[in-house]
Amino acid sequence: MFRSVPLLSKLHPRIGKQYHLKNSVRWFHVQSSSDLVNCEIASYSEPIYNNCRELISGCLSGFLPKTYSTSCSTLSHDTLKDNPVSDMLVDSFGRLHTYLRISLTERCNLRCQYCMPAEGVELTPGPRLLSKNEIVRLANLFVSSGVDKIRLTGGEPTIRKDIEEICLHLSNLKGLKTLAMTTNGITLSKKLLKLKECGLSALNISLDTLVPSKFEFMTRRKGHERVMESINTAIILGYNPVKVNCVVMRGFNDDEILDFIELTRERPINIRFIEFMPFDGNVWNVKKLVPYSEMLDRVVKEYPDLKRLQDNPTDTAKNFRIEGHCGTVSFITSMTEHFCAGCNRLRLLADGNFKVCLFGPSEVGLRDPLRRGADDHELKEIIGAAVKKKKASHAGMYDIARTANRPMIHIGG
Ligand SMILES: Nc1nc2c(ncn2[C@@H]2O[C@H](COP(=O)(O)OP(=O)(O)OP(=O)(O)O)[C@@H](O)[C@H]2O)c(=O)[nH]1
Ligand SMILES: C[S@@+](CC[C@H](N)C(=O)[O-])C[C@H]1O[C@@H](n2cnc3c(N)ncnc32)[C@H](O)[C@@H]1O
Ligand code: SF4
Ligand code: SF4
Repeated sequence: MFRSVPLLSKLHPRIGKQYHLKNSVRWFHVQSSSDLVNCEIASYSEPIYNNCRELISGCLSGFLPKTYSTSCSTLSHDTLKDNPVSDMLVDSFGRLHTYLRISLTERCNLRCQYCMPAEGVELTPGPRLLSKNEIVRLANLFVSSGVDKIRLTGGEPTIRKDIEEICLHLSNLKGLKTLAMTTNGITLSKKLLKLKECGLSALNISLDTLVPSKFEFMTRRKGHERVMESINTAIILGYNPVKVNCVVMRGFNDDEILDFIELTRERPINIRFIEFMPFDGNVWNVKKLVPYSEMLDRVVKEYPDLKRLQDNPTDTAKNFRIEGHCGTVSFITSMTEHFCAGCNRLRLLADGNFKVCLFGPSEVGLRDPLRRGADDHELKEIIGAAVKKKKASHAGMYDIARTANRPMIHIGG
């Protein structure tokens, strides 16, 4: 691994910056990890990508230290679209929003401390939540406009009674390539076979500790064994990788990072260590946040052959592999090294509000226009106007912690 502080600081002003290249790509940006500099290009075409390599080298010449490698990537060919991306999904920075996260419910069968207050959150009355048909109608509008990935989240998506029907309808939308779910895994193992048959194609399961008593403390409920069972069921049913989301909090589970990594030795698990993020009611404190750099140092000490993988430009995660391990290791660094330049995500909440950024407090309502009989054109106008107002990045962890947002359980991650 190469490390050179003076050279890194020379490069620093360009890290995370976004560059526009006229008529060629929408953007590229420079990211740095301790051993790799990535120039990420959002382009759907090979010739454009090849031209850009030269342009980018020109932009960066004199800034890249010799000991660092550069690598450029196009969006993979399987992301070539059936439905062209409509202007409604393009923001003022040229980012294409092809990934919709739908929160199916504000309710949950756990009470995780980092997600919600002990006393619970205010719940939207049932009639003001989106019905199955309304969800499908809105999802169809997004998919026909260019969205090709939908993630179901919550609250806990699996507690929704019509979850199977919702999956079936969404997976049949023409142009949708991935129907994913993020779940706490409490009731998943019983439902997963049916969900898979209904088109659920990718699965992220949340688990923050391998110690049952700590699980009970963090989630304020029992159920560790059931989550472990769900992870195993997902592997048996062929989900590959099964992504395991682990929010790392100092003094709670930061001593388990290496134990989690051991899960990847024999199993097709992608363990994702997530920096603790501030949301209303989760008593966020910077002292509880374990920064990416610290997690990485700890992992590298134990696994010196940890190798950075080529990330997709729109990934939330920085991805690594360890020689000989079947699974992989990732870090979601929202707080210390945000990935907003590659953001392709939009959010539909259970009450029908539409949110363009996880940390942006602004929302627009789609439910009421929908119920008033708005046609697709009118709904697209509302959505497009919100997307165009999306900011380049979040405001930084201290500002976020001070700004009123929703509790995480309402947003769904
Ligand atoms: N800052 C930020 N964090 C996000 C965003 N999307 C997801 N996350 C966080 O990433 C963590 C994992 O979220 P998941 O629900 O598994 O979604 P994902 O990371 O998009 O999953 P993949 O589609 O498998 O890459 C959670 O802590 C989310 O809050 C985003 O757009 N911005
Ligand atoms: C809000 S949950 C909803 C889906 C489902 N109930 C679950 O827990 O997987 C979505 C993801 O957000 C993560 N999350 C919740 N609160 C967080 C926080 N404060 N910081 C970082 N990630 C958080 C959870 O660990 C989970 O992986
Ligand atoms: S993180 Fe998921 S499981 Fe935990 S309380 Fe929030 S919604 Fe429920
Ligand atoms: S913080 Fe907002 S802009 Fe940044 S990646 Fe997340 S949703 Fe996108």
